[in-house]
Amino acid sequence: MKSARQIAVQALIKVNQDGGYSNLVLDHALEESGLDARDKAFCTTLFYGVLERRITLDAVLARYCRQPLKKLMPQVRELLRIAVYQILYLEGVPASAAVNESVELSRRMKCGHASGFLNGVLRAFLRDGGSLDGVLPDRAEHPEEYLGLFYSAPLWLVRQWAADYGIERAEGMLAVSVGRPPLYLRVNPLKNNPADLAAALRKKGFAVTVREEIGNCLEVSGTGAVDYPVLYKRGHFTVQDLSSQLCVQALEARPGMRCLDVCAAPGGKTFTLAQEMQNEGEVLALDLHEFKTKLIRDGAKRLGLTCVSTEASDASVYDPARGLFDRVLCDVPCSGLGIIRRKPEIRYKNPEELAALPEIQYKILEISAKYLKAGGRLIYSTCTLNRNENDRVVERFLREHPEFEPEPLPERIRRLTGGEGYKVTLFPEALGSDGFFFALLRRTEKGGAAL
Ligand SMILES: C[S@@+](CC[C@H](N)C(=O)[O-])C[C@H]1O[C@@H](n2cnc3c(N)ncnc32)[C@H](O)[C@@H]1O
Repeated sequence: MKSARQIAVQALIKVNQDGGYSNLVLDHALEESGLDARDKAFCTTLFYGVLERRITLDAVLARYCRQPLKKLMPQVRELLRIAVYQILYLEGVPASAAVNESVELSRRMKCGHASGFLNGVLRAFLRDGGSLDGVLPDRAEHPEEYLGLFYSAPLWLVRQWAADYGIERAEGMLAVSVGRPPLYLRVNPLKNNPADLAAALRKKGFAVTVREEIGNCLEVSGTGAVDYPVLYKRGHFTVQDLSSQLCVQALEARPGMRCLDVCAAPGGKTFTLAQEMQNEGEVLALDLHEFKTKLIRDGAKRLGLTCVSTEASDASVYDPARGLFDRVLCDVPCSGLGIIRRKPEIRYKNPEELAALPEIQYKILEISAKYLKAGGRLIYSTCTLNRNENDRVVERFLREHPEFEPEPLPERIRRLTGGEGYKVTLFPEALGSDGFFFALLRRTEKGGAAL
C-alpha cells in the first residue's frame, strides 16, 4: 500500500504538472488510497501545504540545487518540496524523518538514481539550520518581497493588494491565505434545521458550530473532506461559504418572485436563492456550459427545489424573450483571489490572463441589468479581492447607467459584514469567510421596463 507521503507527491504532480484542480485531484487520490482517517489528514496537510507554500519552498531549494528546479524530474522536485515543507512547517515530524522518507520514496517512485542528490540537498539545508534565515530579504528594505516569500505569494499579488487595500491589510490577507479554511454548510430549510442537522453531524464525530447570526449556517471544523453521504444525498445541506450565503440573503428574494441567476453553475447561490423563496416562484439559472447546467439540475433535484430551471446560455448576449425579473444575481467569472486558501493553485495564475476580466464582467453586468423590472434589485458579486473586478466595475456601471442607483444593503447584512452603503468587501481575516465582494443595485422606478 502507498504511504500518505507517496499519495501526496503523486497528487502534487497531477496539479503542478498536469494542471488538475487541487480539490478534485486530492478527493480522487484519497478515495482510492485505502488510508485510514489519520493518514488521510496527514496526506491532506502535506498536499495543500506544499501547494500553497511552493514559492517559499522553491526559494529554499534554489539555494541548494545547482540545476534549476524546472529541469528536475517532477517526482524529484515534489519529493524535495515535501521534505522542506515538513522541516519548515510541521513541528510533529522530525527533520531526519522528513529527509529519510523522501530519499526512501525516490527509490519506490522510479527515481532512485536521484536519491543521493535528494539526500545531499536536504542535508545541506539542515546543516544551515533548516530555516528561512538567509532566504528572506530584509523586511524594512524590501517589505513586498519579504511578504511574498514569507507567505508564498507572487510579487504581483502582494503589490496589487498593497495598492488596493494598504500594506497592513494586505499582510492580514496573506496571513490567512495559507492554512486550511473552515468548512461551512448551508442547511436546506425545506428538509432540516440547523440544530437538528448539527446534532446529527455531531453524532458522526464532527465538531459543529451553529452560526445562528448567518441563518441556516453550520461551521464544521477539524475535518478534511467530510464524509456524510446519507444526509448529503437526501438534500439536507450544501457546502457553501458564509460569503455566498450572505450575498444571496442581501438580495431579499421573496416567495413568488421571478429571479434570474446569470452565471449560476455549479448552483450554490441558485439553491440558496430558491430556499430563501421557500421554493415558490421561479429561479432561472443560466450558465455558459451545458454540462455545468446539469450540475445545477442535479443539485436542485437533490435538494427538492422544484422552482429552479436552467438554460445553457451566454450571459453577455441579451434575450428579450426571457422577460423581466424581480431579482437578478450576477455572480460573474473572476480571478478567484478571495479563495486562494481553498484553491492554492490560483496564486500561480498568470496575471496577464486576468487583465481582460473587468471588461467581460462589465459586459455581463450590463446585459443582466436589462432583465430587471423597474424597482427590481440586482446583486453584482465576485469571489475575488481586486478593486478592478469589484468596486470599479460597479462604479463604472452606475456612472454609465443613470437608470440604476445604489441600494443600501439590508441593515442585518451591514451589521454582520461591516459593509457601509450598497457594497461590501469581505476580508477572510475579518468574518472567517472567503474573500468576497458584492454590491446591491436597484433599477429606479423611472428606469422603465427594460433598457
Ligand atoms: C463564479 S462561477 C459561479 C458560481 C455560482 N454562482 C455558484 O454560486 O455556485 C462563474 C460561472 O460563470 C460561468 N460563465 C462564465 N462566462 C459566462 C457567460 N458568458 N455566460 C454565462 N455563464 C458564464 C462559468 O461557467 C462559471 O460556472
